Amino acid sequence: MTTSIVVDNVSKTFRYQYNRTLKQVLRPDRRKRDAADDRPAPDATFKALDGVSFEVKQGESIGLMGLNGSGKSTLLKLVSGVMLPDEGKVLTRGRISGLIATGAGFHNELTGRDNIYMNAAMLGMTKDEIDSKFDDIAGFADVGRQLDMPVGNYSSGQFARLGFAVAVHVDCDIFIADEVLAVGDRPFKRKCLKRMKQIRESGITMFYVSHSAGSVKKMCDRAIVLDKGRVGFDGDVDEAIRFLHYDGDEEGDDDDVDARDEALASDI
Ligand SMILES: Nc1ncnc2c1ncn2[C@@H]1O[C@H](COP(=O)(O)OP(=O)(O)OP(=O)(O)O)[C@@H](O)[C@H]1O
Repeated sequence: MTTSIVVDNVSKTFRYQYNRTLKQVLRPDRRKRDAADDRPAPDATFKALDGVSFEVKQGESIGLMGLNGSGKSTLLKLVSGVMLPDEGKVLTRGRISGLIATGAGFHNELTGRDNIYMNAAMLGMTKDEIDSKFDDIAGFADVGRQLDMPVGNYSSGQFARLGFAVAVHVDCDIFIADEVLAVGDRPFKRKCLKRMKQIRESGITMFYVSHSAGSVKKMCDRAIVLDKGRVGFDGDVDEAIRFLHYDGDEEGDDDDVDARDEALASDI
């Protein structure tokens, strides 16, 4: 089987960023006291990804999981090419589409209609291709009369609808989706999951970030769990969920969320 994605010993380092207070700037004698506080030095760095390696075959559907801040979005940015690794290499085969961050690449002062054209062109679609798919894209987004209003006035859900609608209409070899289910309402989530299932069944490689055990189970045949920037687990989805303790045996409150999650996933 053809290899679709190679991530080879990849690391990404970021700088801790915080603003000094006016007092700290104006009163150098406070430096000693600053040193005693537990914030890192202004020039300190940390590895958001640390020696991450894995390969994905064409047509595999990977669930990327991990606690908040474990490096999932950073890894997707590297795979999609919007960010470069500091060490190691990322190789991908074919055209990439998907949603990395809600509304990424949208221009607030342009209308939804104009942003569809612009975003689709950025993802590699020609003007003719966009013309022929425009009604399907607008129909999928289903933002009503807001389509001709500037997207700066959109709600976060409407933003996500527009971005996802464009992304799923691009012919691609790799589809990546980061938290697509986080902001949409339930009918839209169901529509997204259905569409992602079609994408998966058509042999496109899928890379899907989610905290939702139910949808990863439904959608993916393998899961990679990031743990503080390293690969903590790579393999069977059920085992990944157990590794993360997302199997509902921790807190009573989680049971409701898991049940809703399972119900949504079983709808598709
Ligand atoms: N541009 C940046 N500059 C500095 N730190 C960053 C930057 N981007 C991400 N980080 C940090 O890198 C770490 C990993 O972030 P990332 O967004 O990849 O996590 P995540 O696993 O996607 O988290 P979540 O589940 O909360 O979305 C976090 O500590 C985050 O604060």
